[in-house]
Amino acid sequence: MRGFGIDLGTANTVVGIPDEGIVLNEPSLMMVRTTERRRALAIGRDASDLLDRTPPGIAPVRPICDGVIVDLETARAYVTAVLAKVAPRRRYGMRPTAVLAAPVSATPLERRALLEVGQEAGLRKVGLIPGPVAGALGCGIDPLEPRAHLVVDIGGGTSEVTTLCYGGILSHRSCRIAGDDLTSAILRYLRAEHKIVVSELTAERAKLGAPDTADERSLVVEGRDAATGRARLVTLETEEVMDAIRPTTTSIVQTLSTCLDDLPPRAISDVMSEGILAIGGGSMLRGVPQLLEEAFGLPVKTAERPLTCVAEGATACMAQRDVIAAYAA
Ligand SMILES: Nc1ncnc2c1ncn2[C@@H]1O[C@H](COP(=O)(O)OP(=O)(O)OP(=O)(O)O)[C@@H](O)[C@H]1O
Repeated sequence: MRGFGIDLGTANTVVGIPDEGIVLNEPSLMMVRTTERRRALAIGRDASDLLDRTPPGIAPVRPICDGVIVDLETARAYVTAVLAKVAPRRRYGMRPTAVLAAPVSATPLERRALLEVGQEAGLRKVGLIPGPVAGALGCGIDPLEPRAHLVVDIGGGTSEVTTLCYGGILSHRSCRIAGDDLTSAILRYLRAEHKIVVSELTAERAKLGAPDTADERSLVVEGRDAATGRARLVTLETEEVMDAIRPTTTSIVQTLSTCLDDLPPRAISDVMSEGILAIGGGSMLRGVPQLLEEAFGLPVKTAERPLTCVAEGATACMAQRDVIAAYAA
């Protein structure tokens, strides 16, 4: 089948192809010349390798903000470059189709922007599916069955909780605080407590390193002394990282847990027996599943592949048009 399942995320872009699986999973980042912002010089990992190393006249652009497109021209250039990277024309024909995941909270205008950008980037037909529905499908859940499933998605720019059942959405909450805000919290902490200025990549590495350091208990980060500007190393305890991000994770989880207020009793009993499905990169952070369990009072299962299950589900939808028809806005 000629087509793609695409998760255009704030932090990562993931693309799947039926029968081939995930063919691209890279940062949603593009390098452009400041004089010609409509053409991508580099995207994804190639662009990320250039971060904090760009010569004058070249700048990084994040084409997706809080899960949605903010500038049509930049996004069109980005999606065109993504498709060129994954889809040599001789293999997928001139105009392949695609299913794109969109946040449940996207407005009609934001959804239309996604459709337009996809079509202008060369896709023949574009279908949209709510991200949590795609994520559930990617984890083997049938979103059409008459049984409620609660999905929490903590991404880079947005956190969402959605209860889906029988082709519809029973309840939903979202907030524009997510994984990237946790990285910012670490940046602020290092500056305030250790008087050191580090790059976003370094703060992100400290965040990602936290789960693996149960044995080591500390990690070393490099940066610039806030007062002298000289290069300096700081030893950061894992617990410090957790303390720095705790207020943000707590606020995300508390906002999401209010979603239970809207659920009818039978849906609650479905969710109690099944547990919550946690997806998105933020769900992999140490302590987050426990925080979710405490706030919701329900068991939590983290997806096997939290970063790619949405694109996997969007790809699976290519062969399940009834799911797209049921969840189309
Ligand atoms: N192992 C990990 N532990 C903790 N956080 C992680 C891990 N891997 C990725 N992340 C974080 O998850 C976030 C990205 O998650 P994801 O790819 O699901 O988001 P996205 O789909 O791009 O964003 P959004 O859904 O908001 O548009 C980033 O903030 C990243 O730092």
